[in-house]
Amino acid sequence: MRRSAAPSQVQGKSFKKTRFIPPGRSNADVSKEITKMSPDPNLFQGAEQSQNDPGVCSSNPCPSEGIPREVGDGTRVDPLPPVHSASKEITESKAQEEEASSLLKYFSVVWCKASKKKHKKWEGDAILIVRGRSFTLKDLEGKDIGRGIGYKFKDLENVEEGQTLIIGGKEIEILGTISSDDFNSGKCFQHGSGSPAVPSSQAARKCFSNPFKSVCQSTQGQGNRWNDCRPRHNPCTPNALVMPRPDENHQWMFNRHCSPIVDVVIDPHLVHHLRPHQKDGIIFLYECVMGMRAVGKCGAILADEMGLGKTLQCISLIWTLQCQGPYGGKPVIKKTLIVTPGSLVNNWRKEFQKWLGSERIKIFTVDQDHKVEEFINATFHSVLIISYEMLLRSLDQIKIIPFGLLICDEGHRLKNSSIKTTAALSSLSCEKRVILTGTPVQNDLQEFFALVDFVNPGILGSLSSYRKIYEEPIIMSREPSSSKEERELGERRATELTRLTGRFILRRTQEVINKYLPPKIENVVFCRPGALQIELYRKLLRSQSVRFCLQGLLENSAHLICIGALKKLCNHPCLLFSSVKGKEFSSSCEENEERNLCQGLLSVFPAGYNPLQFSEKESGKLQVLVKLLAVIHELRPTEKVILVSNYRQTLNVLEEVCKRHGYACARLDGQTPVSQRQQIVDSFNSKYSTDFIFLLSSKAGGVGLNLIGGSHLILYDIDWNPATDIQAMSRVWRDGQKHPVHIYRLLTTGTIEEKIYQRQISKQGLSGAVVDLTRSSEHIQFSVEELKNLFTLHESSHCVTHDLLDCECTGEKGHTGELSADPITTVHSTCL
Ligand SMILES: Nc1ncnc2c1ncn2[C@@H]1O[C@H](COP(=O)(O)OP(=O)(O)OP(=O)(O)O)[C@@H](O)[C@H]1O
Ligand SMILES: [Mg+2]
Repeated sequence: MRRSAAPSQVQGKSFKKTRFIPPGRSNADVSKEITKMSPDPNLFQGAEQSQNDPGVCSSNPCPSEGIPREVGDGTRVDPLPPVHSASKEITESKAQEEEASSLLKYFSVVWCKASKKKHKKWEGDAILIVRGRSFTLKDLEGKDIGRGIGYKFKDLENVEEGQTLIIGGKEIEILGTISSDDFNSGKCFQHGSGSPAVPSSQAARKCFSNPFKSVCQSTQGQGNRWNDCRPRHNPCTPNALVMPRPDENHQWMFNRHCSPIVDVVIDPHLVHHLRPHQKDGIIFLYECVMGMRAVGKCGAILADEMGLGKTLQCISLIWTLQCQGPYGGKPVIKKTLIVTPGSLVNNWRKEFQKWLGSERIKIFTVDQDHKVEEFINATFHSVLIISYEMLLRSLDQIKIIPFGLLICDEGHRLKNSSIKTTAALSSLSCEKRVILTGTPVQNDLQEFFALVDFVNPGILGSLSSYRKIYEEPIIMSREPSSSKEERELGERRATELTRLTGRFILRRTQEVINKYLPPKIENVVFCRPGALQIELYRKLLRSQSVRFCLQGLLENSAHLICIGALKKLCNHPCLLFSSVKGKEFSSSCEENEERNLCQGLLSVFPAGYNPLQFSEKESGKLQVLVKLLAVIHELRPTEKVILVSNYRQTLNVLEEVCKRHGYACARLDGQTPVSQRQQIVDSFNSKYSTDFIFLLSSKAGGVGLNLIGGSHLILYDIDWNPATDIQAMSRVWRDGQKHPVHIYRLLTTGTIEEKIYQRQISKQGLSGAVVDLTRSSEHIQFSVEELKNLFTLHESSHCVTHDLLDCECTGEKGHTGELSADPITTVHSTCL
């Protein structure tokens, strides 16, 4: 496709006219000329010749001559110039051609529509890319707003700063040259918002436009005030944790009253407890929310792995900012809003109490009996802790409270900017925003944008510009078919994105606290399915639904229903029985599908089967679990067990097993009232607790909880997403744990559970920590090939995972159990 200049330019000659003065620009160079850039006719001729009639030079190669045309991106382009056949014009030396093709320049420009009006207004900033004989004009959102090819190399080569050109129907003024480095990294598209904490010319101008005394003057002229404003804690003691002082630029921006600079020192009472990584984390948070890391941006994402004490780091920050500040010692904030999942509201209160006692700071937690109005009326509370759900309900009241700091715990839920919670929180005027998450955030570039844009609105530009400048080149560079140029551009953009956001995102891994924690031993226990399970499994795989899935005949969620049924069966056949029975008379479409799937299954169950009186022998995993619990109970009578499942019905079965064996247990799942959750956790963690087992629904209560009362954690079923399981495991292996921690993951041999596990391992291996907690099987796409693999029962293998590992061990190393009657096929800890 070709682009050309305006109809008036078709003669291919530049003409001169008086340059107009753009608004706000100096008129010193009024006498400069406007150059009309015209495509090189020779080039069109060659091109058209080859398109239209090989060997014959067309005298009118362009059918649409004279009529402006719309091209790909909707840009209106002008008609092509008439081309005259002149063979001598076609001949351009090879050297010149090569020279032309190597030309690549970038310019920052302003543009407006070309017109002869005397007083024009520039319509916007843009980037002009000159490549060989062509140009592209992009707006600062990265969108193409003009393109043209076939220009004279000489014209394009000589483009320089200060020049005014007409190309592609637009009048542009070249403001400056952009280095290829700045273009490739995408820096040239940033509007100054993402620049480091050095005053941009704009920021500086703003500052100077409102003159006030310099920092030097302020300290000289206010000797007495300086003496009065002493740091709250002594910054000179050997262990003092002193926050960085604001630099001159920060002072220009924020110290308008020229108050003396005072050291901000973390309360020694807290410093005494802080781990080194937490001290670094507090400095990081302080710098971010004070706007010391990016001009005009006060947000941070603390993405430390689970259990690293993000809560304590935030408490230290809040306590510091509420009592101190760098300018005259004036506190930076008055009130803080903490939004957290319902199950953690009271955990936050406890943590405040643990680290600061109950006198220093007054905390208000919102629940059914304690409404936001109370917080508004009783002014002595300075911290409001509220669940995400309650926040939505009380948004109108929350909006009128002038919070100085907003903390969103488990904030990965804000990754979708269109959900209500994100919209509600974004509507708060508070600028200092912190997201806490143990789940990494880089896996999806759009979700990443939502989180970054929430804490530092606008730092990456608009979503559409972000897509053009970062997302599209990065994704394109990862396509196997990408060119070298695309790969390089994608890498540069990715590096720039990391650099831009790295200033306010911090992630440390659990390695930093390993040395403070007792050892952790992880076991994957492969359990052979029971006879009834195998028979039902075979029947399910032969069902019409599974067959149709494999032939690609069923759409939507059909395969998920099959997967769900297989997973239930792995946990216990009675779960499958109950769900088939429950759906016998249902008329919903999905349940119809499930009924089709389960047709004929009931006949496999023994006559008069009662799911409430299930037998432990019917499930391989349950048999293993019962043995495991008995051993722990007998050998480690003082130690306790967390038993985790993703399903409430499975927890019901497990609770029944506990009853049968006389094990006292506590339970927390999605239906546990939020107000009771912390109490249940506290009572289990207490050394006086008589509970042996804590039944936990990983989806409902996994995040953020401290369950250090238990030191054995059994994952009864497996989730597609390794992060869900890692979240659950992190509940016990964290600060405060006294015993070595044992993790047991139960898997049914040869079944879908092994396949999910294999997928988990490869997913972790592939993307390291880049996983997403909330992504469930509903979002997983399966090819027919993958489904075939999922819907296969490997009856002859003792452990498919072990087979796949090509492990040379004979089964003795790290394995226990016999293959015959024992339900445990293999216990791996060393092979994996
Ligand atoms: N420096 C410390 N010394 C002793 N205990 C600590 C320290 N820091 C944190 N803890 C304790 O470690 C436990 C885990 O901390 P916290 O709940 O803040 O972790 P987290 O980083 O928020 O993890 P998650 O992502 O799972 O929510 C808490 O019981 C907390 O009191
Ligand atoms: Mg937490």
